[in-house]
Amino acid sequence: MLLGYGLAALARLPRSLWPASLAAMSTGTFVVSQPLNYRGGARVDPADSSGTEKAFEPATGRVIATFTCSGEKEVNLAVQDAKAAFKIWSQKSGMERCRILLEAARIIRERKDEIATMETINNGKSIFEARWDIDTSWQCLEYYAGLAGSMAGEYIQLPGGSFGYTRREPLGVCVGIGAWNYPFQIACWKSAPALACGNAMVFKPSPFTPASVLLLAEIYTEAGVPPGLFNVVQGGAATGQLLCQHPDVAKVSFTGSVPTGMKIMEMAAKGIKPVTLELGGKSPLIIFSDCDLENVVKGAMMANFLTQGEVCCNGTRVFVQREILDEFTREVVKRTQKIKIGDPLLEDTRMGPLINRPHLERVLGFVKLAKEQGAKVLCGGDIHVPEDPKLKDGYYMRPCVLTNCRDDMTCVKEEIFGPVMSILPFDTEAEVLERANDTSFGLAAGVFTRDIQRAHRVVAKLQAGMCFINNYNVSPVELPFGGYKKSGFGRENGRVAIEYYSQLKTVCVEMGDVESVF
Ligand SMILES: NC(=O)c1ccc[n+]([C@@H]2O[C@H](COP(=O)([O-])OP(=O)(O)OC[C@H]3O[C@@H](n4cnc5c(N)ncnc54)[C@H](O)[C@@H]3O)[C@@H](O)[C@H]2O)c1
Ligand SMILES: C[N+](C)(C)CCCC=O
Repeated sequence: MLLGYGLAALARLPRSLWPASLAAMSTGTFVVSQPLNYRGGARVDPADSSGTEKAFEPATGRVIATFTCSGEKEVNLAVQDAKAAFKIWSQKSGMERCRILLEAARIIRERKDEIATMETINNGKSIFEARWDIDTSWQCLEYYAGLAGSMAGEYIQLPGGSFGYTRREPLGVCVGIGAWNYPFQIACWKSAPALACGNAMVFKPSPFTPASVLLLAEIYTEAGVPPGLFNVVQGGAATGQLLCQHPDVAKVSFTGSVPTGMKIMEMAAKGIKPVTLELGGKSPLIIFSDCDLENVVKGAMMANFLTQGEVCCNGTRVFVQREILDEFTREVVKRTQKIKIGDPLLEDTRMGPLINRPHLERVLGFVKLAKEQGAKVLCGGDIHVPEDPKLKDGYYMRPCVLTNCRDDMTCVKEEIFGPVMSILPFDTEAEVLERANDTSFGLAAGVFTRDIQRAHRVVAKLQAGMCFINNYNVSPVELPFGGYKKSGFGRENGRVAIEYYSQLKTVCVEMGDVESVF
């Protein structure tokens, strides 16, 4: 009954000011009791149904919501509503949009604890991390608010006093489809540039994490966007397909797996709709022997164990130059064993449960197969049962470090999307570059070395859209993020994202007489 569910004013206060009973909100208590669709500036029950889904609290295995998946009628209502709001919003000046987005960013900042708590309850990531996600969310809104007022075209002088100019115009109703690992952040990374450019958006979160995006929808309304500008529909593949195939949808921005990305692209192709695809990865982290070992161990942990390892850009193929292999391995295992696993709402927890039981079993299956293929488990890779009895049905595992890995093993080739690091020794720069690039993915890559020339030389040759030097998995919203190869195309964040949410109109102006060949 907290968290924007009727106690919005209270929930806007910092947690330290909440009454004791609410401040003590703990794992195992939260249920969603209000509609999870959003249309016309309010929560609504969907007009029709294409089935129902259950959302869980991964920490306890409890059902927190049973909800209706939107069918054709509801999807159409959401799109038509967005279309009407687009007419108003697209006519506003950049500065008017800027002010509203800044206000939304301010409210997110103010409600950070509340949003992070919901993210933790529904996703399982630690509250510590969830707060970081909410920071990159409001920062994204602030960033695009800043750009909204400066979107402009070019003036081009032509012969005889004639001239041309370009206008950057919005696309119309954009669809956002999200994954479950960063539910609120994904919704912000898509909607902020979309809205800044003058578009409307219909967003569909993953059915595993349907709840937190409703807070964003309410915040946009409170900040002053026209009703209908940001709508939410719920459901899985069937609802997603209805959105992608809708004739009034101008663009689809998708975050998810490669196989689903292919389907999205096929559907969009039929309507000649542009797509942004933020897909999976199997990124390399390359550690040269001249690195700062303390930083490199911290970097490798950041590259593998955030959000229980359920991170698209994780550097899970850890290539270590042979001279420091033993020292690195010893230290990384020692620190991995110390990660505090358990109730994700506790302040000192650093690893919560995985998203659901089937996914936990899938990840454990990867570890089992790795052993069968000859890898050695140095730590973890098995189920963790927390002492707290209320967590006994949660989806916990101990983070895993694998050695004796070869490039042809399944654990090295496929995206596991769980806390499993594979260590691979190498000898030379040329060798590691070839091995690092030998994958159909290309989302991210990392290099640790004190030799700055080598760092840039190596990064220039890595086939990855997001490269880190001497750090990993930091995400300043000013920097574009997105993949090469099968990890997708288009970019989120940074100035360039504007190009993916707008279209260029060229206007050619004749100042003289028409010269006709007829
Ligand atoms: N590159 C990135 O920025 C990024 C970020 C987060 C996650 N990911 C990737 O996402 C994957 C994990 O997320 P997931 O399991 O939710 O992915 P998924 O592909 O199963 O689902 C993603 C979304 O697509 C929807 N969907 C499924 N089938 C659909 C269809 N046929 N038509 C339209 N929509 C459909 C789902 O309901 C969900 O909302 C991993 O591969 C991960 O690497 C990438
Ligand atoms: C915020 N990170 C850690 C860069 C993750 C971005 C989204 C990938 O799943």
